[in-house]
Amino acid sequence: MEDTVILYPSPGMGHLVPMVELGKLILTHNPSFSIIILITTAPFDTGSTSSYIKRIATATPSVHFPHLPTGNISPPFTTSSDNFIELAFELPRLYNSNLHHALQTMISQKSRPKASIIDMFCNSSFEVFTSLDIPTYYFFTSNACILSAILSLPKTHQILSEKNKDPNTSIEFPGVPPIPTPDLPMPFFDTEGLAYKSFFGTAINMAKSAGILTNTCHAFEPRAVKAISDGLCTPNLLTPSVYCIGPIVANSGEAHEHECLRWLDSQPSRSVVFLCFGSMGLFKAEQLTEMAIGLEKSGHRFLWVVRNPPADGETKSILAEPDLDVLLPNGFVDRTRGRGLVVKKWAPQVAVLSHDSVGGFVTHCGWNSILEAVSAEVPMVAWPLYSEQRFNRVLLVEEVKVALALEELESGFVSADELEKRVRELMDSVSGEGVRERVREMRDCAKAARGDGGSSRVALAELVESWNS
Ligand SMILES: O=c1ccn([C@@H]2O[C@H](COP(=O)(O)OP(=O)(O)O[C@H]3O[C@H](CO)[C@@H](O)[C@H](O)[C@H]3O)[C@@H](O)[C@H]2O)c(=O)[nH]1
Repeated sequence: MEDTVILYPSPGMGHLVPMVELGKLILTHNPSFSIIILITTAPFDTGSTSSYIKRIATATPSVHFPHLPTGNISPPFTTSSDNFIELAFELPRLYNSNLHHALQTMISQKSRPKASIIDMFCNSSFEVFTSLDIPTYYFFTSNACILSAILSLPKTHQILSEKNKDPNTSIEFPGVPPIPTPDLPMPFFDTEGLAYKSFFGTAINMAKSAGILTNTCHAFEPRAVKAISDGLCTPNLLTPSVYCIGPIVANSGEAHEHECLRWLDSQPSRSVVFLCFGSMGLFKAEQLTEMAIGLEKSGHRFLWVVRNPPADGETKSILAEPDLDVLLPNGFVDRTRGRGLVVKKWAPQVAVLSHDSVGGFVTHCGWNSILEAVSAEVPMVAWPLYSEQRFNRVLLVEEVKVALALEELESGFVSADELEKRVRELMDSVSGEGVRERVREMRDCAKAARGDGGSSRVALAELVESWNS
């Protein structure tokens, strides 16, 4: 009989990859475990997950990827970005009875699982796991500050409902810099909405869970971690155990042969600014034009990942090939040839950030992108787009101080002048020195946390050890 640990990720790349890496890390602490990663089929584009899964399954035989049967599941959603968070929370609910059946089969065939670790978006499965007496943990793939905000919802609900319509105020969460209301995650604006209610329910279950693993390290956000551990977020609930086990940084693609890496080889050290906006970041056509103008005027070398604009509010497949002649200003590619490279759809981001020629990163502030940049010692310009990214910008700029803020108009539009100014500021040897120095310090903290005797390594080792008995 094998000892198993069950992991239940949300299907998007930004959630799947860190969960898989977590499974691999658990194996380094106890190679006799078998890791089962439950895969669900999402009705939205999840990037190149199948080839990624195939690659990991071949390279790491102790990690298994059973697909939960879809049965008669038919999600009642379209894929517009507005209800994406609702969809992410609701999809696992549709799988609950199939999950229950699959777990019962596993339990009868093998020994009882040592633990299950579920993604925040899989909150609706919490009761399925606990009803079968499986110790259930959460893996929170973002930072401790936003975790503090979510855990605090039962406590802050009233204040949030009263203040979230006022754009000139801010909300206090334990251990977090004051968050201006416009920077709250979108669901926090509608306290009657399904997405908000899902976060609220998640906070309640997280407090009851066996613990919360977060992809951060203590040194990045000591105040938030302490506030959660001291029970300040959950005054009328149990205080959950928090395990900071990050930063977990993984390479999600087969990078080595990508043309952009060869191009980077020919650029001077730390001279290139990289622009890339996560697994779902899309811009309208007018914004792409403005970005091109700003980059050209900045005079700096750049590597820019460009995708098609969204079609009429729908999140169009990022796999569709963009036509650069139509999307970018006339002659842009020719005029910037040599000092700029546009990559269509997807670049091997981890490899790019780790390349010596890259000296700056314009990012949408997804947490994995931030950790990847910090680990590669690359300072950032923060251009948040969706999800909790505006909140992350406050953390990056005000608390950790590894990024410069980009000012957008109320509509979210960023002018060419603003992008030009921030790219110059970031890449300039004098004005960019503050964030560069700080990112160096944070890189060292991250390395120490994951190294021998480091806080993140010890936290995970102790947790895995506790499952051995
Ligand atoms: O061209 C690309 C674009 C993305 N990536 C990778 O895709 C991942 C993207 O992850 P992340 O930066 O976290 O962004 P999202 O995919 O948008 O992640 C979701 O999940 C994160 C973790 O919970 C949240 O912080 C984000 O706001 C949420 O949108 C990273 O590993 C990138 O390296 C590439 O390799 N190439």
